[in-house]
Amino acid sequence: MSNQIQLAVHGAAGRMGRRVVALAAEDKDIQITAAIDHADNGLIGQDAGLVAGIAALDVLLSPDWPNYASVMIDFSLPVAVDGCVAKCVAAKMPLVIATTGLNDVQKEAIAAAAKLIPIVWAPSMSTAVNLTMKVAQQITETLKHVAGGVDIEIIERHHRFKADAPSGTALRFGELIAEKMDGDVKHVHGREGETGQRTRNEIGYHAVRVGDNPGEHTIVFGMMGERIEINVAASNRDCYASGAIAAAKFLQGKPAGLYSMFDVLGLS
Ligand SMILES: NC(=O)C1=CN([C@@H]2O[C@H](COP(=O)(O)OP(=O)(O)OC[C@H]3O[C@@H](n4cnc5c(N)ncnc54)[C@H](OP(=O)(O)O)[C@@H]3O)[C@@H](O)[C@H]2O)C=CC1
Ligand SMILES: O=C(O)C1=N[C@H](C(=O)O)C[C@H](O)C1
Repeated sequence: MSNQIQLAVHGAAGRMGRRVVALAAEDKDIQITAAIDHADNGLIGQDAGLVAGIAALDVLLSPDWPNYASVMIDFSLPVAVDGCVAKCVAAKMPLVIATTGLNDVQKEAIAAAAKLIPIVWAPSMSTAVNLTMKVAQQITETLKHVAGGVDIEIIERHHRFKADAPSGTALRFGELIAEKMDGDVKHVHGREGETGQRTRNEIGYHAVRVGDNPGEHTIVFGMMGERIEINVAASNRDCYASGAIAAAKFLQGKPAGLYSMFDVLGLS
């Protein structure tokens, strides 16, 4: 029997699902065994490899769930995530969740599921983004007591098709930065009208939607007299797809638990 990881992809017809299929097909340690999307998707029944722009894989896009896979990678929609989590728990299948825009109830369900199966859950699978999150925390810790104070704002840019705002990554940047600030932090989403002066303990979020941008985040640390901006930008979607595949490999043999990309990348 093959030692290859048997990979199932949820949301396989989507922008990210296709890149996961294309990159996983090149990986000698992986065999793609299921490509799942919802029954109404117009590509159901087509070969997942051809849909991904590579050679046929003999794996058809299907709404049906496999009885077994070594791991599931999910890049779908919030509405589809609950079912995916439930199916993976029932099948005791390790799961990588990359979908963003989840609500608090869904996040709690993921935490509960992680008591039963190993799950990597992260709003960005990119190495560069996760490293930048650590850098942003370090800068915050260093600047929070600077004379005159520091104002922190997060600007994210994504393609016009993105369904959620601000990005899951921007929200995670904000959570991680807030952990390093003193006192209660107010999260402010955009500004309009008679806002009054900016208060010191807030983090601002700004979501830009333009063209085909595959994802870019700028964290601005504004002080009196000078400013730091850190920018992390994807050139294409493969940074996320390859990160998800690394997470899928990381989960092999892991006990139940909720893991992050910091764990996968050794940044914890
Ligand atoms: N963590 C990370 O690193 C990254 C996360 N993302 C996130 O991943 C998600 C997907 O992004 P993207 O690929 O661009 O989006 P797409 O809309 O291109 O892909 C989503 C896919 O899921 C399908 N889908 C819809 N409903 C269901 C369902 N009920 N069951 C199964 N599949 C379903 C969609 O089908 P249909 O088109 O017919 O609706 C589509 O094929 C988003 O939440 C995005 O924010 C994206 C990039 C990186
Ligand atoms: O929808 C996208 O494209 C992306 N979504 C993720 C997010 O919301 O943070 C990650 C990445 O920035 C691309």
